[in-house]
Amino acid sequence: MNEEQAKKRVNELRDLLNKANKAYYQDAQPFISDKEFDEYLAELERLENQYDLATPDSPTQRVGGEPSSDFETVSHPVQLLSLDNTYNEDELNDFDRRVRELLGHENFTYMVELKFDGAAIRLRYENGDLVLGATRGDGERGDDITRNIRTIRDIPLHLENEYPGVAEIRGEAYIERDAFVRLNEHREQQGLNAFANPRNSTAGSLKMQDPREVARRPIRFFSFDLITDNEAPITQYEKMELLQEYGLRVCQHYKRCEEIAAVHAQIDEWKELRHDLPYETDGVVVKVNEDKYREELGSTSKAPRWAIAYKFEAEQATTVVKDIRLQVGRLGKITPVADFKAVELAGTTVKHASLHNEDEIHRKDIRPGDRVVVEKAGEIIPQVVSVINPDRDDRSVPFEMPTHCPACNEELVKLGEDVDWRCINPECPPQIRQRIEHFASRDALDIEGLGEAVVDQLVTEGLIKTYADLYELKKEQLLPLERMAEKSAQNLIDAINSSKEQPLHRVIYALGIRFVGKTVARDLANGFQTMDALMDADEETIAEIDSIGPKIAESVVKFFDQEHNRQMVKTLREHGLNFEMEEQEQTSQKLEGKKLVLTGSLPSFTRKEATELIEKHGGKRTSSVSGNTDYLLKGDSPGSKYDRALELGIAIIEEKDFLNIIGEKV
Ligand SMILES: NC(=O)c1ccc[n+]([C@@H]2O[C@H](COP(=O)([O-])OP(=O)(O)OC[C@H]3O[C@@H](n4cnc5c(N)ncnc54)[C@H](O)[C@@H]3O)[C@@H](O)[C@H]2O)c1
Ligand SMILES: [Zn+2]
Repeated sequence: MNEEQAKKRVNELRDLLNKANKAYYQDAQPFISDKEFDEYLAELERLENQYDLATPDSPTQRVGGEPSSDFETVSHPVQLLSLDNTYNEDELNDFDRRVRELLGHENFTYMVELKFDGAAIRLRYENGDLVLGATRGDGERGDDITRNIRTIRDIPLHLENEYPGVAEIRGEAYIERDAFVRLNEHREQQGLNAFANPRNSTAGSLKMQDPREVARRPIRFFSFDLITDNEAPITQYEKMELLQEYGLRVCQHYKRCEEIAAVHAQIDEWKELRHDLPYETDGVVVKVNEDKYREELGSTSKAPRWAIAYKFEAEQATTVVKDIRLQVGRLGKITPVADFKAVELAGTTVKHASLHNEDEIHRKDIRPGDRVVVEKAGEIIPQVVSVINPDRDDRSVPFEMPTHCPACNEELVKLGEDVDWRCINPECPPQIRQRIEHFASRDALDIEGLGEAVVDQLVTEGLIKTYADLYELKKEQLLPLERMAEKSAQNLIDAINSSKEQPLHRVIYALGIRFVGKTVARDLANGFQTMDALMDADEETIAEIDSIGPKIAESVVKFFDQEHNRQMVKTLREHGLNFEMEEQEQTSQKLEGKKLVLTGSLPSFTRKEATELIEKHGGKRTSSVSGNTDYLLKGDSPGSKYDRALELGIAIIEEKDFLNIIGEKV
């Protein structure tokens, strides 16, 4: 590359990166993946250095983002910087070497913290009172979002203990994965657009104009930096302790490391463990621990020289949309799905993603043939983030929603304010199949051997039309089916028969009533005690049950109003399914309010059975060990959760202790 070409490329890259910054920070609508962004940025930096082309306004020199016009702008007395980052271990060693060379000794230590994937926030406390909450913006000026910040429960309005006169605190606002999924479900039920990922939902929530709305969003906050008018130089470690003393929430997963080898070990551990955390992390941050050495090392215009972010494999990728097809749900909801050229995304191969609904496709203007950014929202669900280069000329035509069901050709309808199209034909084959699959699923009647393939054959062969027909099946009818031998046929018949023993709440759940999930089904069973009482209840009575709103009540009544549903329920009764609450469903209070974490395999229970036992006695099973954990239930070959529990002094129990506590036998 000659100088001329380098200049051209530098301009191209700057233009692209500036656009990407705007899309990412202002519009929360990135059009390239983080990894690609970081690669382009690294390329730009290389060229600028090699050809001496750096300018102060280059994206390599500036913190991305800008204050918005919707809020008052505040200046930050001490800049909020970005972090240099790397995806690679050698570069981490380079960082370590640089620090040692610049300081000229090795008397420093490192702090390793998780890198939370949310929004950077600055807080200011004067005489212990919260006086300001602001976004990072361009690092020098951000948005004053104090009113919104005050609604976040992890952020105290007053500091505790012996706080300094002025305290500047930095941290990350974020939304937990579960809460994110619920938030999106809630939005979808209300017909609003789903957020692409927890980070976007946090950034979006913080910029809402009505603080009451913000208060309803499950925003959490971790503090990780403290600047005070107190001169004494301290360490990051001490800062974390002080923050907690002042009443701020600090993530407990921080670790002091004497040398870079220990940092690598931490990284290896978090690469795996982070998936068990309730929130998203995109890496770890490695910081020189001591303030006095930080001062010596200083910063560039963009990032401190005393810290680096080690980023984990990006959870985004790009691929090409091959086709957009319609999927018919169990309740007739039509979901457009994009089929991709297979792409690796955070450890799995992704071939398709839900596009949610017609509006969503038009908003993102996704068309077959487009190259798109995909990512995993909440590390679970693949999603199309956006189309790359939407202005190119050779695109296919915009997506047009078909008017008829792809499976049964019934005309699609929209109910009320619903954003989704539906097929309301009760005989629509995919709906029939899915209702039966749902009926037999693990959390419903748990009929082993009745998976997708078998149900498909049973329906195609005309052996069953509804789940109630299952109980009429004879072994002889099963034998001709594919991969069905004498033994498997008998097993299936036995499994269908023993499903009659399942408790009432599972039967209610199995019916497949809209909005009636596992928890609601349990509440309905507890509230009404019998199927008959539930069937005869009106909306008002149903809505009297705590936790059940008018929407669910309406849906239950509607279900039992329909003749074909009543008929099915009648058949189920004739076959002897449980229509009354059983004694043993009553829960004990022995684990009331207790949080248990499981590790390793238990001698007599599967994880699912153990979870059910815990819940039956009023406890809750959580996935990761924290200060709030009451018991760690330890089985054979326990994982790292065991070490963590030891470290935190959590009570560790084995299966026999557990059974003692709840007063049950194997
Ligand atoms: N896809 C795109 O188009 C696009 C565009 C712009 C930026 N980006 C992504 O964003 C990155 C740059 O964003 P950035 O400047 O906000 O940097 P960053 O998010 O990579 O790192 C800096 C931020 O990390 C946060 N952080 C989280 N945990 C922390 C901890 N324990 N200690 C200290 N800080 C912690 C801080 O809020 C800080 O502002 C890029 O590297 C890129 O991956 C992507
Ligand atoms: Zn249909």
